Amino acid sequence: MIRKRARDTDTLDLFAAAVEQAQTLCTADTLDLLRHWADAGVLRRLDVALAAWVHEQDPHIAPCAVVAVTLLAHMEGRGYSCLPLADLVHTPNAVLGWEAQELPALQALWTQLPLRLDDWLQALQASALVRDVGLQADHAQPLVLAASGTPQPLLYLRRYWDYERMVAAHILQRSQAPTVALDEPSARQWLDKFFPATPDACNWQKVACALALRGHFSVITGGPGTGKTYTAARLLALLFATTPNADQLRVALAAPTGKAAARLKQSIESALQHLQVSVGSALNLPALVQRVGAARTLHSLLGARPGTRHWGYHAGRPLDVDVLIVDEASMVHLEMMSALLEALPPNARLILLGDKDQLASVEAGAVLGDLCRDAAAGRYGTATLGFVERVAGETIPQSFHALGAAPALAQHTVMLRASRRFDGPIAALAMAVNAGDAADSLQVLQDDVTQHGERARIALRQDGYLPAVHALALLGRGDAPGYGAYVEALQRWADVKNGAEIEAVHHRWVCDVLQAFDRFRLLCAVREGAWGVAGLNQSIVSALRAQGVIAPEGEWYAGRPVMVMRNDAALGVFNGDIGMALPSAAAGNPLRVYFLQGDDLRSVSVARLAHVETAFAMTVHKSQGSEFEHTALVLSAHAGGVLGRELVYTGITRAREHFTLMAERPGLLSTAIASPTRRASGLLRFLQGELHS
Ligand SMILES: Nc1ncnc2c1ncn2[C@@H]1O[C@H](COP(=O)(O)OP(=O)(O)OP(=O)(O)O)[C@@H](O)[C@H]1O
Repeated sequence: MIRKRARDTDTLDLFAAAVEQAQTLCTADTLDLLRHWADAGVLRRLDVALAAWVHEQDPHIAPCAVVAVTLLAHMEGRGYSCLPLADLVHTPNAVLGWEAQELPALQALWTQLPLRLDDWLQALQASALVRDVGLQADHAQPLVLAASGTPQPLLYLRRYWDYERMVAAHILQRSQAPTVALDEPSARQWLDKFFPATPDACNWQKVACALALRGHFSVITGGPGTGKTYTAARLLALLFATTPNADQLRVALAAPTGKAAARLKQSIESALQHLQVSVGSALNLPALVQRVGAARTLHSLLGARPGTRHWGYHAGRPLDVDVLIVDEASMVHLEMMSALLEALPPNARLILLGDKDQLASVEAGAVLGDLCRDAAAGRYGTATLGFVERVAGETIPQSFHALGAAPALAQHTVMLRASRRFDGPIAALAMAVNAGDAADSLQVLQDDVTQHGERARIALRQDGYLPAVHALALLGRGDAPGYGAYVEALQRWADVKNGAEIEAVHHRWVCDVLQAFDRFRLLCAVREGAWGVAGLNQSIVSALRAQGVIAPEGEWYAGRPVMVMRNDAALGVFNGDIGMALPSAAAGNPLRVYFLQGDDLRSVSVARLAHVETAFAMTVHKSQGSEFEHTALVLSAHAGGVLGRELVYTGITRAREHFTLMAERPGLLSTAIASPTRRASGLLRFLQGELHS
């Protein structure tokens, strides 16, 4: 979102002038007013450009329709797939979430617009650019009005309407399709072998595998360490054991980022290796490992064509897979999910893994969150309960049974509830944040400090003292590392260079620097400002330069950590990959950027990497799919609507051993926890049959 955070007096004047001009509002005045708002940074220029185009195409369009279109584009930029018109008309700022100084101008505009929702609907319906789905035929109108006869009508940009109805249609088709023929006694035998009996009331991992065996669509959600990958590996082994002609099975693994995809493949392969020990020769798991394709980003799997909205694979040229596992599905946006579902052959199985409570992608849509809205409640129907009992030998507790009709999607969704890896105060804090309980979250933070002092695993500092953030990054706190180990490893270069066998030790040294760097990370809510990514990167570079650790002269210097911002299949680097510029072992030691892939190193010449950013600090968004021994989450006081519960939860769950929260002022954490992100979308209403095409 392009939006000025700190408003100056000039800008306020600009607002006042614009509002005055709007006394007798016609569409041209409205557009002028919206342009002023774009000048002030409240709207994107793109938002107003769309409104101007709409006015050009339909000079008679009413002012309120122009406002609705502008704000639709604006909210699309903030992740909405559609605009909830009733909420906008009655409580505009509950939708927009603008800052206090922007409200008088908004209120002034609202006094000039119709009070009644019906008048807004009529204004939209009167334009030939808008298709009211219930009333008009489809002539590829650029705007779509859905559910206008209900209390909650939705306005869409045509593109998002298409994506959303496509995603819903595919998911409904997959979740309502007849179940796959399954040799139930054999499935039961294998499930019992892979999941030995536990004292738990219900083994959700086993339930997830059983349900996934009988359908073409499965969602497995759960917090960090709940065993999503562990379960997916067993599911693959089960499919291998129970599918006829399993030696022909084509399995693909994918994730939104290269790093997450590589991690998925590594975890699945290691889980299958462990499993081989318990199944012995009964199943040829190495043959299964061979059938698992390379870990791919979704972009690469679908054959994204850079600079276009076209994909190499689609309904006319489907993917060549029988089973596709997608990890970190919370990061898959609406357009990508639509492309994925279009490209997947109807008989292929799709298994989505992800944490429903994590931040959604920057782009519009929160597909996993929408699909998992009921995941905690279960809502399993009689047929599912009976199947699980027969095939998994598990009894799903009554509190997870459907009360009325069992929703089709719920029968394909399982939430894993017990974490195996994530415990102690970090898990307690994540749970309190997720539950929206600010008082409990602060108590958890306080308790750990009271009990363990310096050695606390979690800590909070909210006095706005920026040097404390810098000190934390350079020195760490107690047992929680900062970038100290990275600095030490980097400084060993002199020994490596001057040693007798540079070739032999260089590889180890590069791995050491990368691994040391990966122990700690500063995560920010925003990019701009001293408490954002840009400011913190700059101050850490300055501090390290002052200490003589790095010597930046131009863009590149030894020790510069970078994040790749764009996929480049030719170079084999993907959006979100983290690398480090270091001297190579070749003559003259030219700088190369090294990437750690498992225990292997890949390197690219610095000259070839165009789209990168320094990565001492990164946004929480970009950190998804990664974990660090110590994660510090930095909350800027100028993060506005970005500061939400999911952001804090995602930041906390990136921490393996230690977590520190640094806030620019007290109260930011509580405000964020109290603000769950609500992205308007019609996906659930499509799935529930409330919206039609
Ligand atoms: N049923 C189980 N029995 C024993 N160990 C388990 C079980 N389930 C998971 N684990 C172990 O717990 C750890 C976390 O599991 P896994 O990595 O599958 O979780 P995840 O939900 O995929 O985590 P993430 O959110 O990081 O992707 C792994 O070491 C895994 O081997």
